[in-house]
Amino acid sequence: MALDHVETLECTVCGATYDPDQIIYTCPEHDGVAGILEVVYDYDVIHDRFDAPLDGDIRSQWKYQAFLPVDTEATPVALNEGGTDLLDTPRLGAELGVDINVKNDGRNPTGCFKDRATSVAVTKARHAGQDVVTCASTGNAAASLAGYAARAGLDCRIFVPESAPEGKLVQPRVYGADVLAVAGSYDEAYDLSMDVTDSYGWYNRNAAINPFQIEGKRTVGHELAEQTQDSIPDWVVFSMGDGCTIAGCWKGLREFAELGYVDDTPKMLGVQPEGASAIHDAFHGHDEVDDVADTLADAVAVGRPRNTLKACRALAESGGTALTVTDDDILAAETLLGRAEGIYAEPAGAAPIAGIRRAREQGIISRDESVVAVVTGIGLKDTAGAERAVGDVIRIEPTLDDVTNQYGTAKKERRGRS
Ligand SMILES: Cc1ncc(COP(=O)(O)O)c(C=O)c1O
Ligand SMILES: N[C@@H](CCOP(=O)(O)O)C(=O)O
Repeated sequence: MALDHVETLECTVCGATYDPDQIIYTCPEHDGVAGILEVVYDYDVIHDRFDAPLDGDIRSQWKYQAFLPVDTEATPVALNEGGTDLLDTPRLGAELGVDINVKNDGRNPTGCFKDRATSVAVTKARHAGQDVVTCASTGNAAASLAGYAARAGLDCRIFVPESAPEGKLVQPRVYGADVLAVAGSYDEAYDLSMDVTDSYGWYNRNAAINPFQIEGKRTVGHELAEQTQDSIPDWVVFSMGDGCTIAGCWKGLREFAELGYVDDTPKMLGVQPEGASAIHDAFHGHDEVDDVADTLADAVAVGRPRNTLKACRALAESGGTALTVTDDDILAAETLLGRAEGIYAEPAGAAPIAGIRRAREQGIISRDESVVAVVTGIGLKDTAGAERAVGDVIRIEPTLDDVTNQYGTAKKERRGRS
């Protein structure tokens, strides 16, 4: 087995390096958050090994296995993650006043972008001979880990705030995981999962500390570069919680440009709810930071993001920026995406659309620029949230009269085709 394309794991703070062929989370020279490790590759090896045509035919993220930090001969633990559509969305564009495409990552196997990372995590865990995998989650990472653990035959024990949407608490149980519903926030569940990892040694998927997670997430950048190579968009837009996702995408986009596979890179726009805006605040140099998250976009309800450094670097290096939106903006974006294009996103998945509207209003994105919004999660896990935006069903008796009351008298002659 070969891991010869991975040079080292490098501390993002002090530059200390570590053997990539071991289970290590953050740099022990630092205290948790700050010492996140970065996977450093030997791109000569990767370039020689990567022989897939960049022809837009992307069946799954494992098209880019040469770029992933797994043994080259490893059989991935996979459910067909990645390879998601980049959709033309003209009605949405007309509404927002900009040329927009949507990368629909809610189509991943468990309904969320997280599967890109989890597939790599569980592949690593299985190769390391781990029997138990764990993570803290607002719900999506939990469901994702549970699904891939089931696929690999591993035990899965996950920590989720008890306030998570019902669908996110049910889905991992269907996959056979133990769901430990924590009486506290995601941030508290996260701290607990870290204590548990220290005590029990269970393999921790948390992207905040597991250096390999961002590597799976970066395949969305590879895919976007491949799907837009003739016309790289001006902007790529993500919602941000811990910040790993936008940082991963940027890493993928940047390395494809550096390898000469594409000519340019887009600017990254990171969107956060007003009630959970720590990365936005750090990026804009705000001193006062509220570390208690309060937003209906539960997947990004993060008070103390763990990947602020990498996310801010992605924003800065790409020439992009961060902005905030209200919960009402997010709900409006969720229904807009649904009714304009038939895409049902959860609030965190719809937040980029709200962000694009705001960016247009503020002149950050101009009418002649092109934008890709990445919808990171499907809406079906949180119907209660969406219900706030769509109102009630139209209740009727099973009679034609009630339909007539609603739509007026039927005009029979208009039914047939001439
Ligand atoms: C649907 C969805 N969108 C966006 C995010 C934000 O990703 P990150 O925390 O890596 O910034 C998450 C989870 O974190 C999520 O579940
Ligand atoms: N909101 C996320 C948080 C954890 O995900 P990660 O990929 O950053 O570890 C969730 O879905 O749980």
